[in-house]
Amino acid sequence: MENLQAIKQRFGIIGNDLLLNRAIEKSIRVAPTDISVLVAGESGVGKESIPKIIHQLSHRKHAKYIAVNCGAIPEGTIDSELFGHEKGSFTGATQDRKGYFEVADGGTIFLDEVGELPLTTQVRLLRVLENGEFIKVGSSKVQKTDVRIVAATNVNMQEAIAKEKFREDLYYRLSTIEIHLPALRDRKDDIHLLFRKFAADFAQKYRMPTIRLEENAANLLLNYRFPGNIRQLRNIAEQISVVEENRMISAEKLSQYLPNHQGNLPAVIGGTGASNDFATERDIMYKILFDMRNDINDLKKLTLDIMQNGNIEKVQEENHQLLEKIYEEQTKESAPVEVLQIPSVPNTQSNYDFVETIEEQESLSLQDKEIEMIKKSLEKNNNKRKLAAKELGISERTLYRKIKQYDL
Ligand SMILES: Nc1ncnc2c1ncn2[C@@H]1O[C@H](COP(=O)(O)OP(=O)(O)OP(=O)(O)O)[C@@H](O)[C@H]1O
Repeated sequence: MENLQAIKQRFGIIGNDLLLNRAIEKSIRVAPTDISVLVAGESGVGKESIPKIIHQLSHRKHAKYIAVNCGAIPEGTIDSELFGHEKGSFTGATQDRKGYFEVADGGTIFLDEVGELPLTTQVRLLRVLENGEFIKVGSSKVQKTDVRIVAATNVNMQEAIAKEKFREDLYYRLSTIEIHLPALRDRKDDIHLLFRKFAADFAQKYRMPTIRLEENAANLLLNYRFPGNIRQLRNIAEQISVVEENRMISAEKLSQYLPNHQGNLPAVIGGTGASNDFATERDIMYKILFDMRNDINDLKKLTLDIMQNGNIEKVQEENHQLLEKIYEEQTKESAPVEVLQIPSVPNTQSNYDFVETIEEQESLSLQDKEIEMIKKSLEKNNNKRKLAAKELGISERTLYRKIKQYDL
C-alpha cells in the first residue's frame, strides 16, 4: 500500500487528522478493486480528492477519469450528457453524441452531487451499475461499458430516500463502500496547518508578505464553526491576504471575516452578525467613493494643466508627485507601463492599448464583484445554496456552476 504521506503530498491534501487519515487509507485500500464508492461529507471538506486517489491507484489509471457535477447539468440534458444521444432524437440533436459512460469505458466516472440526479436518470444509472448496460437517448440499442463509479454527496441520503427524491436500491449500489470526510470543525488540529498553507500560497500568488495570526486570532479561528469547511477557510485566508495591509492579524480583524461569529470581541463597526457585514460594507463603499473623488480631482487638475500648458515636460515636472502616485498604484495592479506615460507625440497605438486595458480591467472587476456577491450571499445564508440562489436571483444550478467555476 502506498505510503499515506506520499499520497497526501501527491494529491495536495493537508492535514493529519485521524478521521482524514482513515478516509485516505480506505481510499487506497479500495482503489485496486472495482467496488463503487460513495464519498460523504459536508460541502467544502475536500471530497473531490478521493475519487482522484481511487482512479490513480487503480488499474484504470491509464483510461479516462471524468468528473461530472450532477447538480450543474440541466435536467433536460443530463441523460444525453451521461449516456449520449442519437442524431434526431430531440431538437438540436444534429449528430450522434457519445456520453460520458461510453467515453470513460475502462476508466472511472466521478458523480459529484449524485443526490441531484433526476429520478429517470437514476433508473439508467442503476442499470449501468447492475450489468454495465446503457441505452443512448433516442436509441433502442443496448450498449455495454466498463466504468468504475465513485459518487459524492453532501446531502443526507437517508432523508432524500425518505422524501422519495433518491432511489433506495441505487443508494445501496452506489455505497458498497462509504468514505466519510470529517467537517473542519471536527478536525481542529488541522485548522492552523491549513490556514498557514493557504496564507503561504496566497502570499506567493499575490507577491505579498505572508499574513500571520496573533495568538488570540489563532484561538478565535480554532473555535469558529466553519459552515463552509476548508473551502471557506481558504476563502478567508485569501480575502485577508489581499485586503489587509498589516500582515499581523488580530482577533478583532479576523472576526470581521467570520460571518455569524458569535464571539465576545468588540465589534469594529456597528453590531454583530449580518448587520455588521452591511455596516462594514457601507464604510468600505464610503472609502471607495472618497478615494475615487480624490482621484477624479487629481485627474481633472492634470487634464487642465495639459490643456493649458502644452509643454508636457513642464506638466510632468509640476505634477511629479501625482504622476508618481498613479505610477505606483498602476504597477501594483500590474497594468502596462505605457498607459501611464504621457506621450510627447500623439501615439494612436498606445491610446488603443489604453482603451483595451480599461475594458479588460472592467470585465475583470465585474467578475470579482460577482464572486464577491456569491461569497457574501453564501456566508450570509450559512452556505445554504438554495437560500443564496434565491437571494441572488439565480437558479440553484447556475449558482452551483459558478461555485465550481470560481472554486468558491
Ligand atoms: N485537506 C485539504 N488540503 C488542502 N486543500 C483542501 C483540502 N480539502 C479541501 N481542500 C480545498 O478546499 C476546496 C474545496 O474542496 P472540494 O471541492 O474537494 O470540496 P467538496 O467536499 O467536494 O465540496 P462540494 O460538496 O461543495 O463539492 C478546494 O479548493 C480544495 O482544494
